[in-house]
Amino acid sequence: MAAFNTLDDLADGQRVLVRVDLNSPVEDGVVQDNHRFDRYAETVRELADRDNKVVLMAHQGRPGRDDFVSLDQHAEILEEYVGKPINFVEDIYGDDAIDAIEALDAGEILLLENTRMADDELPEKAPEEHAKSDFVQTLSPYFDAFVNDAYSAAHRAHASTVGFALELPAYAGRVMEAEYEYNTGVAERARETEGQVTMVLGGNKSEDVISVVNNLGDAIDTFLIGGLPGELFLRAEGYPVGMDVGDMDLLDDQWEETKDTLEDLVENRRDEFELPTDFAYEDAADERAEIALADIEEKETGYLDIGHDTIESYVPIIEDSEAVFVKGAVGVFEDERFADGTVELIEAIGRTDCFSVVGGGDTARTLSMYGLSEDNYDHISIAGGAYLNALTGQELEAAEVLIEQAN
Ligand SMILES: Nc1ncnc2c1ncn2[C@@H]1O[C@H](COP(=O)(O)OP(=O)(O)O)[C@@H](O)[C@H]1O
Ligand SMILES: O=C(OP(=O)(O)O)[C@H](O)COP(=O)(O)O
Repeated sequence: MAAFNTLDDLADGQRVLVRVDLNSPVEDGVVQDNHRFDRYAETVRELADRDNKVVLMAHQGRPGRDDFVSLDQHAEILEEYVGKPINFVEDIYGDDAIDAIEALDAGEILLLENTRMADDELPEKAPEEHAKSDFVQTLSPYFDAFVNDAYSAAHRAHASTVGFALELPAYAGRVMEAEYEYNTGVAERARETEGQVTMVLGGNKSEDVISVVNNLGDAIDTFLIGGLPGELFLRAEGYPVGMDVGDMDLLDDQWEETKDTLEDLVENRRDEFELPTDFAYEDAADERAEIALADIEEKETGYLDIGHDTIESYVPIIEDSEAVFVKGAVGVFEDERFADGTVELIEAIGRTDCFSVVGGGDTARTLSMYGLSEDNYDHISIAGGAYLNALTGQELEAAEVLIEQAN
């Protein structure tokens, strides 16, 4: 029994405002297809088939990052999965958006522009505060109901994720319903597991990794760390890695935000995690090359994957585990040259009979990209940070608002 109202409780033939999460990797300005489009398409298709006028909200990237782009490409990709036309308007709650909303007929679908282009969207605020914003107050009167399906953004207390549920009858979409119920039980499962429990942590958001290391220390025996967090943990140990070189702009800011915590972790809890002992990078011939951590005197290039020595030290730990959880790729798996770490660790998990969950909006894409069968894993989550919050027992603000509104 879901803790919140679901689409089973929603009447047909209404005008429904729907929050989905289509946040995707963007390479040279091109939005990359990923697991999220086909998963969220299920809710969109169901609502349209039930004669609703469906208006979608979603975000892409963060202001100032290269992946902060319009949703016009997202509309084209989503259309392929929904199997119905997705109209797109380059506006969020201005006159153009309102005109497009009012023009919708039953069964039609409209995608609004990237919510993070609205000033009201991004500040983390209480639902009651977001509910008063121009964004929420302007759009709400045009709708009969609000559906939040964006489980993978449920850890963000933004206007489009927590504000509308206070102004409209609120329901969970099919992704929210499934992921919330499944992931909320995972942390308990980890604690109940008698044998070795391992977690693979990577990606490019170190605050997520630190959160799970801080909150799951009692449930996870060993953290296998890669990706950008792997470099930053090593920087905290004093190695000459974990800083931006060239036109990179991902590491130094994260280092400033997290260095105190990282230095404390490596000093006081070093035995709980394994760190890379070698890295892969792009050499002068644009090929994959590897370098041992011990041989790095000064970082001269970006490290884009863990090296094979690290893989060979991580795989036996996975093979000895009774449960393995993954969040975040340990390398830039979107580039085949730097996918070895992520693919070989996930393959090792699939070969064992351990209880396994692969989480991470981008990471989950590894399976489809490299032909790994989802049948070899107990759950594939399209959420990253939200999945971590569920694992660590931290609030998913957007889900909590749906629960409060249902009771
Ligand atoms: N060493 C690395 N350098 C740069 N980016 C990396 C590195 N390792 C992993 N990544 C990137 O991290 C991204 C996933 O990060 P994140 O969003 O935190 O994970 P998820 O979305 O799976 O939760 C991938 O797109 C991958 O390219
Ligand atoms: O991709 C997302 O988070 P994730 O990378 O942790 O899965 C969500 O869409 C939230 O995006 P944000 O981390 O830019 O707020």
